[in-house]
Amino acid sequence: MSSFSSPKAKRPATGSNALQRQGSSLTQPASSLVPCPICGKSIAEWFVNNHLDNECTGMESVAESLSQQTSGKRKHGDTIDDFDDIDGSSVFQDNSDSYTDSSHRRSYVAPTTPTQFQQPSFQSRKDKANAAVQRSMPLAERARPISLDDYIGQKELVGPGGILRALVLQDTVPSIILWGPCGVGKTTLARIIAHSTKAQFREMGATTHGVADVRKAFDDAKTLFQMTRQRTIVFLDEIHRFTKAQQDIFLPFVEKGTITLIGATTENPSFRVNSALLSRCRVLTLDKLSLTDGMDRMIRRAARIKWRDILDMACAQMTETELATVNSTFGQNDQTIDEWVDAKTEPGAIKWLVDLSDGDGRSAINTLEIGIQGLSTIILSDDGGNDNNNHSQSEHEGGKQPLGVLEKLTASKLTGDAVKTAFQKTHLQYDRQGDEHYNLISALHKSVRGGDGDAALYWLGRMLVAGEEPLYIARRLVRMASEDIGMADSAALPLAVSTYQACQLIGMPECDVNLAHCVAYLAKAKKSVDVYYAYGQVKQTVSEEFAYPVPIHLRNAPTALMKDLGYGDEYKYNPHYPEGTKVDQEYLPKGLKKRKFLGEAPVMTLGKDGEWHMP
Ligand SMILES: Nc1ncnc2c1ncn2[C@@H]1O[C@H](COP(=O)(O)OP(=O)(O)OP(=O)(O)O)[C@@H](O)[C@H]1O
Repeated sequence: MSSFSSPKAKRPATGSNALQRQGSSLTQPASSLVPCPICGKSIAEWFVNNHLDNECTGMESVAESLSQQTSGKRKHGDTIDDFDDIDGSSVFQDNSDSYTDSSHRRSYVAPTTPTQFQQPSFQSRKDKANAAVQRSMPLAERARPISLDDYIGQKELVGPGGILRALVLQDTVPSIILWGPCGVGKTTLARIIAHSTKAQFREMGATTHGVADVRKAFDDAKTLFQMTRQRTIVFLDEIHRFTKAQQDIFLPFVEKGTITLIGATTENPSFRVNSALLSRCRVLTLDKLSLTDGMDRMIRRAARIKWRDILDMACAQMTETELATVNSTFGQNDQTIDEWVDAKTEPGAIKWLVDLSDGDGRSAINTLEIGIQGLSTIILSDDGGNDNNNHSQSEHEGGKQPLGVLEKLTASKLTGDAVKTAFQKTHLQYDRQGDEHYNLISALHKSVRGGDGDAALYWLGRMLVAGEEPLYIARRLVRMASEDIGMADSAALPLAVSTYQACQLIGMPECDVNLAHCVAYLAKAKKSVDVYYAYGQVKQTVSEEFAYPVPIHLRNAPTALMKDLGYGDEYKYNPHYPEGTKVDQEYLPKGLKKRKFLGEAPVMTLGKDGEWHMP
């Protein structure tokens, strides 16, 4: 049983608290300024911890802090984090409890988890500031596990007997490419490796670092290796964003073992990673997370951090009497707090978070954060919670008297409905280059082909609201008009072309209705893939069969010589014949005589064996 103590007392980050030692994701450039959460002065971000450590004294001015940064002076007691490289890719060796990543990210200090709730006035400015800094970090970052024990999923890689687990434990991780969808733990895994390795670890990303930065990191690694035989692990996020030619620069370093490369990508490496590099790395595939992987556990861990924040902040607003109630309720017992915190997130909320996140851990935690954030606004507001109709807020008798912060806190719970609302706010994130872009246009095309106008309009709306380029959609509609509707309704093509022009003419938002008009028309129109199929057959014939000469009677005869050679001689001009197009004449070359392309599109039939068969 632990006793409640002042937030001033920093507990060692061990055991269950290990989850709180997370890496920050702050990616501000070296010289960016942030307001001090205590005194409000503008301070270089890299210096804010130092500033807070000194109770907002010393290094008063921005200019001073920046000049100290650039002169690189170190004082006794400064941490490596305070002196990150100016180029934004600090090197760190992680052999301490506080975790630091690159790009001028601060070391993460465990959140205050008070074992005795106190009036704010008893907290030091530094503790308050630390708590504020931590709260400002995204919850997903704070909840990022730092050990394989808290890492969920990917059992065949990191579970007992998993190949990567063994390599991590032996500190012999080879160059690898981690391939998997967003938010399944690629970066997290790389950082766990960073924690366990004796090698130096550098974290870089293709969106924040150019090839020159990476090249410099590799050269540094080479020098370090030559001087100390210490290896460097370079984590390169979104490696697919470097072109294959740019990826060439990694080759000699990976080959000689100067660096161990850990690349992360959401794209199929066979297409997006240089094959020479690919052959020197092992590709490890990470799957979407699921309930059976323990997503509920991951969500609960994150929820605990967030609810404890709110408890902290609520305590800071409480009266002495309320605080006494809190302390007596929790009986100075961390386990009781955890139980209380866990009960604040209903099982229904967790179920929805798992379902809606579609296996993306970051998305689940972001939605959770927004959901709890919504409740905290009500709990911590001064209006007593009477001005809003939040379902989780208990109605105070008479509805007039303001609720106390403790009452509001007690009444609040994250419900499934609150999760759904939070999800609405986050789910329209859209990566124009990524999978979702192709998934949505594919869903639109398939809905049109299937004649489901409602679904087609829905997918159109999803794309437009997410900011999709209207001409991209219009181009696809022009294609659909011939591919799927074809000669069943030839008015579809001019409509689609006009829609494209309308989009060019008036742009968004006005052209949304033009697109909707065309989508609805195409969905409802009769369908024929005859032309599409026939032309596919033609392309195949042209590429696979002999390039037969044009029959003499079909040839053009613009010169006397050609006429003498008989070009066009036996050609029958159809309008001169009563049979018109039925006149007996061959139009295909001899080798393809009577070949049929049109009217041949097959329709599959369901056989007795339950399988679909081509006729
Ligand atoms: N396997 C996991 N175990 C525990 N937490 C996870 C896991 N995967 C993701 N998370 C949570 O989701 C957050 C995002 O994960 P992470 O950054 O590792 O994903 P990623 O695969 O690198 O995503 P992206 O491709 O978008 O960069 C983490 O900070 C962590 O809180």
